[in-house]
Amino acid sequence: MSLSGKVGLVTGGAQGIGRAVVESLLNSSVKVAVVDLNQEVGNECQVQLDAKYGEGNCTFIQCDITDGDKLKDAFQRTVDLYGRLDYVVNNAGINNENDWEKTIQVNLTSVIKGTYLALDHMSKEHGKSGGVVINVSSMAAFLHSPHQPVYTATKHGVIGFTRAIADASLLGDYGVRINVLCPAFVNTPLLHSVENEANMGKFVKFKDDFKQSMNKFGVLQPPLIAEGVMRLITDSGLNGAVMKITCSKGIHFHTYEPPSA
Ligand SMILES: NC(=O)C1=CN([C@@H]2O[C@H](COP(=O)(O)OP(=O)(O)OC[C@H]3O[C@@H](n4cnc5c(N)ncnc54)[C@H](O)[C@@H]3O)[C@@H](O)[C@H]2O)C=CC1
Ligand SMILES: CCCCCC(=O)/C=C/C=C\C/C=C\C/C=C\CCCC(=O)O
Repeated sequence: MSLSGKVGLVTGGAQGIGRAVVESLLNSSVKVAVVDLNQEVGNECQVQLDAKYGEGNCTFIQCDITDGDKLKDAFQRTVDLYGRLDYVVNNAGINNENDWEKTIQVNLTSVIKGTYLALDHMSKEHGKSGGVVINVSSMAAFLHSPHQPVYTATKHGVIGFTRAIADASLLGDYGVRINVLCPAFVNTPLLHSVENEANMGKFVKFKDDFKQSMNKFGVLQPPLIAEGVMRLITDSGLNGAVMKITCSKGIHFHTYEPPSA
């Protein structure tokens, strides 16, 4: 399936999982907007990607996604620059149990806003040609840790929101498939912040529990997560899917029992 001519937007795309997703999209000839808070890492990312994929194929947009107006502008700039929008990956996330309200804003509220903005630009309801949204949750939504209670709550929230809005998209004939991705531990700067007391607050004392879990379940590399994202983009049968990626089972899907009366 050729993705050439399509346009993607990835939040938190300057490093870690987001950066791997951006590179997979560029490898598939998708033009990409890299939306990220970090100016320095974003500038570096732009230089490296221009050198590797050629100028004009991606653009770094500095943006704090918790600022609704700025996020809206980032979407508009992408469409103004590339003429359309087909894929949105709401990936940016933090783990700050000290400033837990910020964690909710970044990990959940901004994912909801990013999904609604994606629908504004892609839904058939608005005369657009459809697309795919991928919201990044975590295996933390299935295997909770005492080390990160609010982070865990946000990742549960992302799954619930995504499944419900995916049903709305199907029933409303929006032409947009909306799926959620739940990686286990991934080797990124975020994972290395596990011992950072400024972020983890009083829960830092439970870091050994977290580290034991990492040793038990292993640590994935970002390119495998990007492979999962590309599958969610290209498999036209997937809507409301909850993709899990773990060391033991690789890329697989969560199944829910149908509710009984
Ligand atoms: N690394 C891991 O073990 C796992 C990560 N995840 C999730 O994957 C996603 C990506 O995480 P990583 O790549 O590991 O993190 P990371 O910290 O390596 O990269 C996150 C990127 O998001 C950006 N960002 C943070 N706050 C932002 C804001 N307010 N506005 C715009 N950009 C912002 C950062 O500048 C950074 O470039 C997150 O949602 C995370 O919760 C899920 C499961 C496991
Ligand atoms: C500083 C904290 C960074 C948090 C990043 C994150 O999202 C961490 C996830 C935490 C837990 C992952 C949960 C479970 C581990 C993975 C797999 C269990 C399933 C068993 C298997 O199939 O291997």
